[in-house]
Amino acid sequence: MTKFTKNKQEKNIIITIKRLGINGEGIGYYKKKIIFIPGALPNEVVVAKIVDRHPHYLEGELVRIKEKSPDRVTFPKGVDPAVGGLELAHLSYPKQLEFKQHLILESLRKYHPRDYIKYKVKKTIPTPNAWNYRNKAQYQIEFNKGKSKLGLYAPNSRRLIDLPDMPTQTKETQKVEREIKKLIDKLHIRIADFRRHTDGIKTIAVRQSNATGEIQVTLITIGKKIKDLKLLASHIMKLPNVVSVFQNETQWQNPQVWGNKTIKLFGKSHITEEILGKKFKLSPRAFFQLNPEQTTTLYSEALKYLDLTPDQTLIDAYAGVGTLGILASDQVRQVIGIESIPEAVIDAQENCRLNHVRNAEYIQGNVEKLLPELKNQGVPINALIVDPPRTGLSKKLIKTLLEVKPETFVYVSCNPATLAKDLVLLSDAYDVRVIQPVDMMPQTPRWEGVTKLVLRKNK
Ligand SMILES: C[S@@+](CC[C@H](N)C(=O)[O-])C[C@H]1O[C@@H](n2cnc3c(N)ncnc32)[C@H](O)[C@@H]1O
Repeated sequence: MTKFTKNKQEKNIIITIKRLGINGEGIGYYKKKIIFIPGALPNEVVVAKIVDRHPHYLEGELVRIKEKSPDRVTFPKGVDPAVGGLELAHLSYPKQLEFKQHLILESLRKYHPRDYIKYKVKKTIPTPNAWNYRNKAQYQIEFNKGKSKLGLYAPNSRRLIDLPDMPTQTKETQKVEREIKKLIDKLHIRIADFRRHTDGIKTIAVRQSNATGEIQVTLITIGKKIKDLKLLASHIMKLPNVVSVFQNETQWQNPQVWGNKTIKLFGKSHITEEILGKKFKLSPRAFFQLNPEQTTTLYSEALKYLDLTPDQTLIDAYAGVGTLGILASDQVRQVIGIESIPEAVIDAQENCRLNHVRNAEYIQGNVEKLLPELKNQGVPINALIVDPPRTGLSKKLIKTLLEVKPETFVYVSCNPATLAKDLVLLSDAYDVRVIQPVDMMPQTPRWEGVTKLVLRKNK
């Protein structure tokens, strides 16, 4: 590694920004090395300082803009720009949409699946609500130097940024978060301390249904027995629209935010969301898109490209609470959903009943294991929708898919890099007809898109 020289020139370097990186940072070059500068935009000339050096790249910090891009907009006032979730908030919205179309084009260029040049990559569909769209807040709480703080960590750090206002979050979820913080302070409820690894509340999750306004609160704790937790929960229940309070228990060793054990302290077991005329009950740990208004568009695109026929068996893989399968159920003979989280599977089964869907069943387990089992049982897998987490599909699963070869196949992805990588293998048997990016998370570089794959005739 090059030695870090602290001369003045290295502290104040002038960089011309060439493009945006996958995390929304400006990218330029300094002494032939790539430098990433968060907050800088393409075609800007900026003064930056080097904050970290790596063998193949440098990390820079924006000091001042010398020549400003016409696409720059004012960053929301009163918010620390270091907070995660606002990485593109200084870029005009039309340019954010272009960036998201370029993200997938760049990933395809990098991994070059077969015939990728011919893929139809459509323009990103904008969201109707570019601000205050997130209906779930998941804030960390910390007690340090005699004061509690509630907010989000700066990316890749343990620095918690206190967030009285987060402009992408709905007003009501933020208000409930702040009210809970006040109650924790007032009742002297123990807050977990990552420095000493002590027990207490670590995270507060607040999710609101867009359809009914109901709010579900989950207190994620390190350890089970937290003094006066029930008292706190009883006070939270009095906040407007709160219909339930849960405790989710985890340990410091768990790298995930949520642990496996969730218990209800007060109120309803579920909140109910509504998408395209169907109702979905959600338990606290079940996944649901965070921008409900735009979810309708995402799912409509997925269903459109599925192009189902009444004789088909549709596999809804990575099913969550059964959204896509239930929405598609009246177009096919049968739906089989696969989901790993047991509570989400129970929700999906309940959602079938709630929507009078009788031709769908949801099974619990990993897609990698259950799909080959379904194949071996002779289940006709002729239509498939996959909606995996950011890690994409495993090689093992792709191998099974290439054996089963469902003729109708839609891939909903939240990561253009893993999508492009997976298409390298899938394009062995499939043509990629359309990739449709859908903006679910404005102001962030987070990507979502629907891909239609068509089995090649000779395969
Ligand atoms: C991106 S979410 C999609 C959920 C659902 N399709 C929706 O639109 O709401 C991915 C889901 O896959 C589940 N999951 C993750 N890994 C899995 C695996 N290996 N097998 C089955 N489900 C998995 C997660 O619990 C989560 O519910």
